Amino acid sequence: MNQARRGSVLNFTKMHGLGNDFVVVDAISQPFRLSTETIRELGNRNFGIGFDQLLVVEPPGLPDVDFRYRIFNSDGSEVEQCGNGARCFARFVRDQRLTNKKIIRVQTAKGVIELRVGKGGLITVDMGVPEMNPPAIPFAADRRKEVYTVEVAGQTVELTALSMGNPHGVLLVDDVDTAPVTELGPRLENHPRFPARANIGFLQILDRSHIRLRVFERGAGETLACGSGACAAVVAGRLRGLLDARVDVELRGGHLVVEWQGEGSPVMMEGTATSVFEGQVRLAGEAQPRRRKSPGKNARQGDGKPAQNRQQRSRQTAASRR
Ligand SMILES: N[C@H](CCC[C@H](N)C(=O)O)C(=O)O
Repeated sequence: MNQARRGSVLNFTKMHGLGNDFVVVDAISQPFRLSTETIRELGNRNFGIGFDQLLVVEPPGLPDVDFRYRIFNSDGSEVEQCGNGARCFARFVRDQRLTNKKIIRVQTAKGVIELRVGKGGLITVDMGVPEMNPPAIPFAADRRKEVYTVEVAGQTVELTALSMGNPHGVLLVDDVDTAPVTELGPRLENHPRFPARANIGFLQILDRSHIRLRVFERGAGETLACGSGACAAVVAGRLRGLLDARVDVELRGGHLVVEWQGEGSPVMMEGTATSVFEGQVRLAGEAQPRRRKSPGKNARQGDGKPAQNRQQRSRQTAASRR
């Protein structure tokens, strides 16, 4: 990847999948290399642009693959999989005329996934085959079980652990609205039995083909939706014999349809992808003007330091920002 000169301007597109929001960067036609610290700054909803994840589009690194895409949580950690991000990725590369294909193969840190652009803005993602063997999740356990008991916050909880390319723990709850997401989410995200941390799903089963779900995401906190979390929840429900193959998943930001035929099969996820606005951000390190201009010209962070990044949003649609 080319090194973006400090103080240079980065073009980006703000997108979301059911309110799980992303900054998407084309690193094919512009130089891009950001430090973890700069990614964190850009992800900050007060001092930066704000996002749950940053998605970076790169040229393919493998034959018979169209693109490579890298995924960074707002805490700066790079991860293997992002379901909502994959749909936004497919919309982005077509909107930006980087491809006109309707079936797009993309390499992630997890492997290669296939995206299909359908009618009415619906995009289907083959999220790959879920992995339940503890070492591959990774999850500390002496053998594979459908339900593990985990000691956390002075209590014993039951969860299903699996990988969708990224690690997930899924708990059954009676009602997502009263689920202990803020109490248990961060503690389980960082639990020692998840050595790479984990995304924690709180699953309410309405019937065999309808569920409600909230997800406390690794490296981002609770999001309005988590695509890989929706897939993990359906797999967990199926492993427990509680769900049919095709499930409507109601998340706080909207609905996904997830289908899994069972062990050894890939999980298919279908949903929308929304583009909100395009913008430019001037990366840290630009020469700050010496004399004070009007406040808008030389925004200052709360600690009195010159703002690290100034952004000029070139166009904002009517969609309200979360
Ligand atoms: N927080 C996740 C990455 C983003 C996943 C989520 N946004 C999705 O739609 O799958 C992780 O650290 O594995």
